[in-house]
Amino acid sequence: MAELVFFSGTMDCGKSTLALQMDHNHRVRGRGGVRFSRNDRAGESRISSRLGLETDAVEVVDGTDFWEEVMRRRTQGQRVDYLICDEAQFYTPEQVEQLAKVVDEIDVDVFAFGITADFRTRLFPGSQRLIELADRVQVLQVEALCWCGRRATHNARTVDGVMVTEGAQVVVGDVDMAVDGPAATAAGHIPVVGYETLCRRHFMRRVTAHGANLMAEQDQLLPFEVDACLWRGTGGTGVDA
Ligand SMILES: Nc1ncnc2c1ncn2[C@@H]1O[C@H](COP(=O)(O)OP(=O)(O)O)[C@@H](O)[C@H]1O
Ligand SMILES: Cc1cn([C@H]2C[C@H](O)[C@@H](COP(=O)(O)O)O2)c(=O)[nH]c1=O
Repeated sequence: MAELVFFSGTMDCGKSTLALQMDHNHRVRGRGGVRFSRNDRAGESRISSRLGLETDAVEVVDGTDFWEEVMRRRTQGQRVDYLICDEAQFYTPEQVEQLAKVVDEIDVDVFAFGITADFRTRLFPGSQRLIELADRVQVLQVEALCWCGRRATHNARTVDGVMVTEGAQVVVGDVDMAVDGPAATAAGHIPVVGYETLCRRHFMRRVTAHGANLMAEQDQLLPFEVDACLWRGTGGTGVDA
């Protein structure tokens, strides 16, 4: 019996890698599938993994109707046993309902991959509908980590290296895009949007790796600065006035 499965996790936990692996495993056993994605970092009509694998896919747009996509292919004699749906957080709730219909009415397996929540910890509408409708929601085994070593559970957005909590829900981007603050002040500078996976504690406290490094540097400077102040306070003699 066909299934609608939502493979979920933070950014950078291996979802696209798994999507490509599952496609491969089903294909080599003679099953026919169609790969879909939306807004992949590598560009339109692509599924790309940070492990270096990349392949073509059908780009999902607002007007995509999954029921029609499958019906058209089957009418043309193409075998469709399963769908790979990457970046599924960007699909509309209606499209997720079409995916459920494809599973229930014509026995096509649907393997969807995506992050659940945005940089404000709010569910993406597509992910919310997947959680509501999926036969199974499977959290990926590989854990992305916070800079502190804990399991990362949240996706933080940074602009020029500074964590933000306001902005458009959808901004395509990558992890490891942190930029030091001073660049933001340069004339004509285009802000660099990046993402960083954090544990809840550090997400709530808004402490990114960059912020943690700065704090660590300040901690190291503090005794020196205190010493320097004391030294200045003595008129440079080192003896209290
Ligand atoms: N150089 C590397 N060597 C080994 N594994 C890597 C390397 N770069 C990335 N990865 C793995 O790839 C994962 C990201 O895979 P990807 O499919 O792009 O993630 P997602 O689609 O969830 O954002 C990382 O969690 C890490 O395990
Ligand atoms: C948190 C968050 C992420 N995005 C974008 C950034 C990336 O392009 C994708 C996630 O891709 P990945 O393969 O899981 O790394 O989503 C966004 O648009 N808005 C957000 O809040």
